[in-house]
Formats: sequence, structure tokens, C-alpha cells
Amino acid sequence: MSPSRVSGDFNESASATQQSCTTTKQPAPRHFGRLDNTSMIESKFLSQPQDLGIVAVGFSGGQPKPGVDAAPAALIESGLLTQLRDDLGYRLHGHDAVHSFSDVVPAQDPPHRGMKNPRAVSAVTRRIAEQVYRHAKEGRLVLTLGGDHSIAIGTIAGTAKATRERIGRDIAVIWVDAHADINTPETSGSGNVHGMPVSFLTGLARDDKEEFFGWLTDEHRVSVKKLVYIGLRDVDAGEKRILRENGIKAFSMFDIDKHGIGRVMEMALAHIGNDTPIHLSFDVDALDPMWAPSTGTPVRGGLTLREGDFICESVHQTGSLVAVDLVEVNPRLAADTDLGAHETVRAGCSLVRCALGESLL
Ligand SMILES: NC(=[NH2+])NCCC[C@H](N)C(=O)O
Repeated sequence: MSPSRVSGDFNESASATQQSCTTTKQPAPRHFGRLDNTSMIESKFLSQPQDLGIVAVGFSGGQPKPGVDAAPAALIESGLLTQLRDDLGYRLHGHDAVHSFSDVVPAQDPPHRGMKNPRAVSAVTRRIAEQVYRHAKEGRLVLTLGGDHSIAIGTIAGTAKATRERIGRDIAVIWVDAHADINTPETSGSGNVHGMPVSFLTGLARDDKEEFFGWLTDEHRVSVKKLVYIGLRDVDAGEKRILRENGIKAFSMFDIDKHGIGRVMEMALAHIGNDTPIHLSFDVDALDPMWAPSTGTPVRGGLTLREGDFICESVHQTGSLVAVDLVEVNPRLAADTDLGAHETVRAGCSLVRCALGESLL
């Protein structure tokens, strides 16, 4: 099945401003003649920092609630890509389609080691990894719009492989989330793969069979030493044990309350060091449900929208950012309070713009 075309204001305005999408007349790189509302940060690791690879993934198979697959279209319809192009000056690539990858989702997909929809999630994330890899290999910044958080198996695998091949470096991952998503199939109580991506990406969980993430190899993996969590407040018992046993750096809401988000970001970025490319994987449920109610597993006591934006702004300011994911926006949930879905989409757009260089002044 072919990917669905993107509708909404973006396509209509695209034809009027063709020069930003074609290869003939290219605008100046972002770090020279800047637009008014962007930061002055120069990218340390991207060879084409003004080029933005978009991977829009309408996939919900990592968890049971339908609707998270509708997020990319909702984000795009609310004007996100237009803003990135017109206000932040990015040249977009791969932005004309939302991919459901339904051609690789099997009709029958019984559980394996307790994982639900294992073949679908494995096959879809493998395809996502290829798409992200292709953008990242060109030296572009990559933005993935999910989808549930299982898709990070693909995005981070793709960034890790491309960055190793392109500049010979391992990436670091900043995982902003209410949840640690580091269950193994054996520790998971739910069997939902969106609670497991970090264990597969770090190699804590493995499977020999290609159809169950066996396609992941060392070139796709990240070290537990280069992983930092921010915003945790709903961590399963088995996950707490995994975090402790592996000495994984994690800043929970307790740490944010204690030190403030400014100090937490200093500590998080100091752990990574300033010579490491960063993949930012942002689950909108890191925000308090007050700002982001439309998500599958909301947890009270979360980040304010400003704290979320600040995390993204701080990561942007490092100049080390190579890829961003925004996941778990579910416009079908909290839709009874209509404003809920709208506000959540709006919060998601704000987070992405901050990560991509929008500045307040
Ligand atoms: N990406 C998410 N929203 N993850 C929620 C995970 C919840 C729970 N820890 C589980 O493993 O099922």
C-alpha cells in the first residue's frame, strides 16, 4: 500500500514556495543570514544542517489504543512543517507522505515472548530505520513524527548506524518521557512493545530471529553509558532494577523538583559531553496531562510546557543535535474535551520548533 499523501495547509503553500523544496535554487545555510526567530547555533556534526529529513509515521502497533497513528497528519495540518520551512528556514525532504508501512504488517501476528504484534513492530521499525538512515547518511537533521514510542527502535537504530558510517562516532540518546520504556519482553507486564524500545536498542533485550528484531546489529545499538533519561515518574519494578544494575543516568521528576530544570539539563548534557552527537527522543507524555492530555499513558505530576520547551532549547543550543522524535500524541484521546487534542498537538509543535532552533528572543 502506498503512503498516504499529506493534506492540509502544507501542500497548498508548498507549490507557491517551490524554491525551498527543489534542488535548483537553494537558500543560504541556516547559520549564515538567519531568520529573525531562530537561534545562532552552528551544528557540530551535520554537514547539511539546513536540510531536514522528515519521517512521518502513522503507526500504533506498539500499544493497544488506536489514534496515535493519526498524530503526524494532525501535527502537519496544524502547520508544523510550514513553520519549520517558512519560519525556521529549513529545506524539507521526505515531507510529502505519512507512512503507515501497512504493506509489512502481517494479517496474523501472535505474541512472541509475551510481546504483542511483534512481527509488525519489528518489520515497521526496520523500515523506519532505513528511512532515517538515508536522511542521516546525507548529513541532514532528521525529524520523526510518530506514532507510538516503539518507533524509536527504528529511528535510533537508523541514526546510530548512519552517524557511525558518516563521521565514525557513537551517538548519545536523551529520552524525555514519563516512562523508562526499558522493559525486556520478560519484565514487561503489558507486552506492549512501546514499553521496550530502549532494551532492544541497548542490547539488553535480544532475539535471534529476524522477524523479532533480530535485524538489529551492533551498528544500530547505543551504549547504556550514552543514554540519559529526563522526566521519569512511572517506572516499573523490573525497569528500576535494570536502570540500577546498568548504572543508567536518569533524572526523574524528583530531580527536576529538587534542582530545577536548568541544573538538570546542565547535568544531563555534562554526562553526554560536548563531543557526542545527540538523538532526542521526546514522548509527549513527559509533559503533565494539563498540557498534553491526549496521549495513551498519561501520568500526573509531569513537566510544564515551558520545562519541556526548555529541554528542547537546551539540546538545540549544544549544536550536537542530529535527530529528533516526537511520539505518543494521540489526537483521538481526550477528544471529548476537544481542546485536549488541540492543546496536545499544539504542545507537540512547540517542542519540535524549540528543538529545531526557535528562540524566544
Ligand atoms: N511509550 C510509552 N507510553 N510507554 C508506556 C509504558 C508503560 C509500561 N511501563 C509498559 O511497559 O507497558
